[in-house]
Amino acid sequence: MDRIRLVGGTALDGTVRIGGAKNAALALMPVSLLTDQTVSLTNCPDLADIRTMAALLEHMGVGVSLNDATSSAGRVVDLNAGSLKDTTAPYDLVRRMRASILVLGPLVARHGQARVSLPGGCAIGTRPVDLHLKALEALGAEIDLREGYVHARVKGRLKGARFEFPKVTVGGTENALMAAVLAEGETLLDNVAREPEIIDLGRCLQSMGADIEGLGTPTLRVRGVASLSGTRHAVVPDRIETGTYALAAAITRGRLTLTGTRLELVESLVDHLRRAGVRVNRADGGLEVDARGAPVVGVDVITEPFPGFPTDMQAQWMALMATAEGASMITENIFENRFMHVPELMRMGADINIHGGSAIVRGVSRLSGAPVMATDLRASVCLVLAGLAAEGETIVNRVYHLDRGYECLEAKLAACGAQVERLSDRKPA
Ligand SMILES: CC(=O)N[C@H]1[C@@H](OP(=O)(O)OP(=O)(O)OC[C@H]2O[C@@H](n3ccc(=O)[nH]c3=O)[C@H](O)[C@@H]2O)O[C@H](CO)[C@@H](O)[C@@H]1O
Ligand SMILES: C=C(OP(=O)(O)O)C(=O)O
Repeated sequence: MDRIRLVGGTALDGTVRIGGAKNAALALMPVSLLTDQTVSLTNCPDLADIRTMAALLEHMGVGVSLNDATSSAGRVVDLNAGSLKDTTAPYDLVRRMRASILVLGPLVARHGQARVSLPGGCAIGTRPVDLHLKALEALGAEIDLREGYVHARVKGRLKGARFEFPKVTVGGTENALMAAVLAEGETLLDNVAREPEIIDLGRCLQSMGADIEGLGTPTLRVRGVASLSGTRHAVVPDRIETGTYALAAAITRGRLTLTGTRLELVESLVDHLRRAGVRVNRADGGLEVDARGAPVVGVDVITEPFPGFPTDMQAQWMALMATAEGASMITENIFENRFMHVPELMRMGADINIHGGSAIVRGVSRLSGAPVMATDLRASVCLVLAGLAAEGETIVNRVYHLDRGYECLEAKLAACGAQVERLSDRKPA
């Protein structure tokens, strides 16, 4: 298994190009199941999760072509579900990636049936999908759970309905929206997620002919249409990748220009960074993060649905706070088990105490390098950030987590001065 080796202590300086958002692309790829015409996604990131979604769709008979990122449109993925042969998402693919559940809504909306393996829990929490299923039931789908699978079916078309999510859910909103666009009549979805990835999904659906109002607000009004056309759509920039590199600049007390992204996508993080003493400004085609010469001070964080501070940035923020002046409290509100990085940060010399859903972090003057590993994507990248700032050598194990969400991580960091390399155990062919 590959590992990442870092020697910390270099202030990063340079430019990082931010890619398309993993979490947007994972919702946009299943959109192809809603039409028999081609859906082309530009600015698509080249990540393990994208290849897993491609494999899942191919298993169903969707034609998928992943084109290399040679054009100005970045990597382009063409998807065509004109000759679907299977409406099953098997356990072997779903267990590799929870976002596989996002095929459920489109399958039942256009094909009247779906059999999708239940994703189960994961390292960060139990992560039920009950609200995905309740929303689809409200639209008239008959749902049955058997042998670890969700069996969904509808006679004729789904029917527009009103559904209020008792809790904000990103995936639940995406599934309900993709189902509602082909339902008969009007659907009102209340208390929906407002993440940029939802807006991106909505815009893509609109470009295919869907009638959606309220994107970016807590209520979506959808008037169902009989069919949708193909489209060409650019995936929104990855706000979590943006935030992660912003924190790479901050934790090394360096300076990075982030291109291909937008400050609006990371406003809550930018607000926290500025309060911590880091300068963040708009730059041509992105933003500039400058922490040179500034003492970084402790700032509390509470994770919340967008536009609040993202749970997917919590671990990275903790790495920064571990090196800040003073104490800070980090409260995780979205997932019940998202502090798995804490013991590893402590092995690197961080001073952290957990009290229920909050962690008190007292900054230390210097972390020290160590062999570490994490059980999920953002926890892993938080250890990379810690390693960039630590004295001496850090080896981050289980790099496959990083490959789910960060394209060319070590190359992007190395180009800005980081001492980082991938150690591969694979023997050359
Ligand atoms: C592929 C993708 O886009 N993943 C993101 C998505 O995950 P995902 O869509 O799985 O996250 P949700 O927004 O659905 O989860 C939010 C909370 O709602 C709970 N819940 C969710 C659905 C449900 O049916 N019942 C229920 O109780 C979850 O357990 C969690 O506590 O949003 C999360 C929250 O911003 C991010 O951390 C993930 O990176
Ligand atoms: C939690 C994440 O992804 P997923 O929902 O696919 O597990 C993430 O991107 O941080």
